[in-house]
Amino acid sequence: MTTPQYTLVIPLKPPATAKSRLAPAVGALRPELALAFALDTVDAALRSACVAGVVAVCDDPAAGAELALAGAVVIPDAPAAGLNAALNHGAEYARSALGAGAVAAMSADLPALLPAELTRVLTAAHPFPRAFLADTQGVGTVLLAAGAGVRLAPAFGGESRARHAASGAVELTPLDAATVRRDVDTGADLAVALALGVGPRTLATLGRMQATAYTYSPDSRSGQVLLDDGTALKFDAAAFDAGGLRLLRPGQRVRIETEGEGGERRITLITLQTF
Ligand SMILES: Nc1nc2c(ncn2[C@@H]2O[C@H](COP(=O)(O)OP(=O)(O)OP(=O)(O)O)[C@@H](O)[C@H]2O)c(=O)[nH]1
Ligand SMILES: C=C(OP(=O)(O)O)C(=O)O
Repeated sequence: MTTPQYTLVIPLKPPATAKSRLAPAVGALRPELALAFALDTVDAALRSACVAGVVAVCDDPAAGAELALAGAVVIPDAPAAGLNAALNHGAEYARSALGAGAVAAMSADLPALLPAELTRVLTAAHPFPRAFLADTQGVGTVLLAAGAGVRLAPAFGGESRARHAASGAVELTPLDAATVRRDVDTGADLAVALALGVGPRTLATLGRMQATAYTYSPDSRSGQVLLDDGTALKFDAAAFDAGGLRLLRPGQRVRIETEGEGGERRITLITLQTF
């Protein structure tokens, strides 16, 4: 049996506006994390035996440059009419400009994605003209595939599992594909993705925001944290107040926001880590 070959279409809003539901858990690093998820998703996808290429639909120049470095063909978000229009545009481009046969739209927020699990899903999709995989919650969709010459007809957004089923696409289930189904919209989703194991870019981005409380003086509302590489970094009362905490105990895991680099790196906010 030959291995089916799909060209994936992956949509990404400009990171500055993406992943708004993650803001309470990750604060100012949300745009960087949204891009990290997409880069890890593209990297893992391109290592699946069933993926011939990835088309990323993204209007943001900086994000687009990084997605291209990761190996995606990046195209602008035409006609700028939302997610499904972007996916239609990506699928048409894949076929007209890249000569793609089978295409699949896939979420950009799968930081735990394993290539072998994606291979399993695309192999399962291949016998059907159109097929889809629901997200872990069973409400949305993480992947919609269409065979050569078949219109993708994406209906992503909100409760898209029901829409894709009603459109005649075959639902793929059950499958051993937890990392494909694990899209990350909230801090709770991120905790589950971390337990599955996330890609290197997501891990590095999270590493910039995580630390452990080391010392804290209630009198001055200041103290020190230990970064995960063992470096100690001080925080002052302004940073403590910015995080909205009442007290801090040594050993608690914290989320920090910083400015500057190296010896100049300074904590601007410290709060408890919630994912
Ligand atoms: N290119 C493109 N991608 C989009 C558009 N709308 C949404 N997306 C992407 O489609 C996926 C699902 O989008 P949403 O659930 O609406 O947004 P999100 O950024 O994941 O998260 P929230 O802001 O929390 O809703 C994400 O990868 C988005 O970046 C669009 O108009 N154009
Ligand atoms: C766009 C979708 O997902 P989410 O809003 O969960 O990112 C979807 O599942 O169709």
